[in-house]
Amino acid sequence: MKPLLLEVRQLSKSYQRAQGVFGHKKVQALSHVSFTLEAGQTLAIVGETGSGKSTLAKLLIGIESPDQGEILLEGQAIQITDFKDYNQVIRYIFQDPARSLNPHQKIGQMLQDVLRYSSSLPAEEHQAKIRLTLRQVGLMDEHADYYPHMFSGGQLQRVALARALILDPKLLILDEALTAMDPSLRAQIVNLLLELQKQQGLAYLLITNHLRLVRHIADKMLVLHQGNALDYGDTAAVFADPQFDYSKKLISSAMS
Ligand SMILES: Nc1ncnc2c1ncn2[C@@H]1O[C@H](COP(=O)(O)OP(=O)(O)OP(=O)(O)O)[C@@H](O)[C@H]1O
Repeated sequence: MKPLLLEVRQLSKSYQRAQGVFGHKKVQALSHVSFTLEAGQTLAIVGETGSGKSTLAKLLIGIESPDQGEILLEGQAIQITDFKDYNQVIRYIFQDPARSLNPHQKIGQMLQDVLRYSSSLPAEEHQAKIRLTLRQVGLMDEHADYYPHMFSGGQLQRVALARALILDPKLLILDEALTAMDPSLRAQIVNLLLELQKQQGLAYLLITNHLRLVRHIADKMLVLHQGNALDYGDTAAVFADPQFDYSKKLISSAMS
């Protein structure tokens, strides 16, 4: 049997927050959180501010390490030191992708840097891969010669997707990436994501507090509250019959 794409087992993370002049207070950002994600599926992690969503994303992309628990990618436990290796499998899309682009660098150059740093593709194949990736996200070959300021907001979202997809990842983490967009742009990007998922079997981990979007695109969902996993399961089942009061309130206030 093929191993699960992603398996998170009993992940915990705490921080020390300064309190007073010399004191510290322990903040439990995540407590024993477990879930799985299959190839080609979408899992939404939902919760309000402070629920631990960003902490979870940081652990998954290796910029923080857990106090306890394990992250398995295709059946293998991953360590923070493997970051460069699994960078090719898990890619992360920021909330505001435009701000993470260098204004003085052409998009083609930026994409080539990603290939140079993180892939084993021979240099002579880089340009063809850049063109292919731009087309996959609905951009054109000539956009490789554009600087970030020459793109519209919607095109910049596509550039961010191109940067993630050029390494042929299996999993994209979308951390509030769709939340701030206006509804018509969001619809365009969601359609593109669904199309890419169908064509390439990509999996998405959607970190969001946008429940209508979750109901539209997520196969499974997990409700986080103060670092604890509450309802977890098929999206339709959780929406129809949430087991925890917190999830009930979250769902009914978002959908009313
Ligand atoms: N570096 C840190 N130092 C101290 N406390 C932290 C740190 N990072 C997060 N926390 C705390 O951990 C808890 C979870 O934070 P986290 O950012 O993961 O929540 P979130 O659900 O992503 O919220 P938001 O939507 O605002 O980003 C919060 O109480 C937060 O204050």
